[in-house]
Formats: sequence, structure tokens, C-alpha cells
Amino acid sequence: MSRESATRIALIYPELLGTYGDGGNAIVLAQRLRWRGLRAEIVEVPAGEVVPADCDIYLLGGGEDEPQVLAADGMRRNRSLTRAVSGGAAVLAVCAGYQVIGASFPAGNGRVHEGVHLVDMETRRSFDPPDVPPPPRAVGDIVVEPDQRLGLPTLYGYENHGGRTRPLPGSRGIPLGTVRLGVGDGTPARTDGIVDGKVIGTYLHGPVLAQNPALADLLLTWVHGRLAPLDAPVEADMLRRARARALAGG
Ligand SMILES: NC(=O)CC[C@H](N)C(=O)O
Repeated sequence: MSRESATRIALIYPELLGTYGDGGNAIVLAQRLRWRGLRAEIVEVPAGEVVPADCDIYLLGGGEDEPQVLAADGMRRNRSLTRAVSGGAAVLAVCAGYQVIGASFPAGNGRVHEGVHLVDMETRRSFDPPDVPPPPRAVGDIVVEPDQRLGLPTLYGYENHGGRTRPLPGSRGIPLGTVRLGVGDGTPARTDGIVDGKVIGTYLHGPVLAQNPALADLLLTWVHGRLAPLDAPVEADMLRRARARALAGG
């Protein structure tokens, strides 16, 4: 990407994948570039339109079971997201978006629906035997300790999902982190999310990039190379500390 051209941030199908406010992730990425004197453009991709293949970062948010089926079908119809990722674009997919970029996920009618196959993950209501009652919906605060290789501080957010997500055998990528509070993927490994190349999937709403600016900067460096550090407003630091204390019960 040339330094002069604007970084293009695609917000995919906000009508279908916009229930939980994750569209804010686009605003955070754009603003963190602009604060550094760099140009950014948010490209909203309405449902039913072809996903452009020439964006730098693609964002998918949370949504309800039926809309996420439509979103998966739309993205599978034209393979531009897959092509963009092969060409070096980054992806942040949250909750329904995380489920959709995997191999398969539960549709609203109890059936299993095919995903976009960007990451080797599968989602079900439960991975327990059929005679075990399905687990309750995961709703509430979530705290994740990121994999050390990512060099990120503790991640904060909230979750609201019925799906449980696990890697396929022999899958690529690493978990985004280990769940300290909340459910995340909801598997015995107590992980949340996936990082595979420049693709991140996670159950964290927030918007996650507003609550965790270091994660925003990780995505931006993937497409931009080194970036000048930004001084966070003091209020942002104070809020993060207050949140950490509250969630630690202290
Ligand atoms: N918050 C969400 O995106 C929900 C995802 C999905 N519909 C579920 O309930 O598991």
C-alpha cells in the first residue's frame, strides 16, 4: 500500500452484522490513523452488494442467527474477501462474524450452516453429547489474557452469544488468548478467538477496539508497517484501570 493512499476499512453488511455496536471498530481504526496524520476511508458494504476486494482491513460484527446466515451466503457468493486476505488484507471478525468466517455455525432453525472458511474453526450450540442439556447463553463481561506472542495487554469486552467454537483438527492459527472471566469459545481449553495470519476472530464486543486500542494498533501495523505511538487520553487509561479493578472485584 502506498503511504499517500488512504487506508480502506471495509465494514461488511452493517445491517446484518451490526446488532452489537461493532461498527464502532471502523471508527476507532480510522481515527487512530487520522490522529497520526494518515488518511483513512471507511467503506460500508451494504448487504446484497459485492464485497470490494481492494480494502486493507475488513470488519465483521455481531448479529442474530438468521441475519448471519444471509451474511455468510453473501460472502461465499463472491470470493472477494478470501481473495483480499490472500493478497495481504487484515480481518477482524466479532462474534457472529467470528462464527461466519469459520467452517460452519448453527443457523436459527437448528441446522448447521456453511461458513466462509477463512479460519479452521467450527461453531455449534454445544459440543456435548445430545443427552446433555445445551449450555446457557454466554452473556456478560469477558476478560482475555492474549497469547504472549501478540504482545498485547489484557483484553476487555462483553459477550452475548449462544454458540460454542472450537478449532478443527489440524487447524492453523493460535487462540487470541485465554479467558480469565466469562465464556469466550466455551471449550475446556478456556480460549477465546483465533489469530491466523492477519485474520482475527473473537467473541469480544465493546466495541473491542475502543476498549482495547492496542488491538486496533496491531491490526493497523499489519497493513501499514510501523506506526508512531499515540498518547492515549488520560481518561482512557483511567477507564481501563477502573474497569480492571471492577472486574477483579477489587
Ligand atoms: N452476539 C452475536 O453476534 C451472536 C452470534 C450468534 N447469533 C450466537 O448467538 O451465538
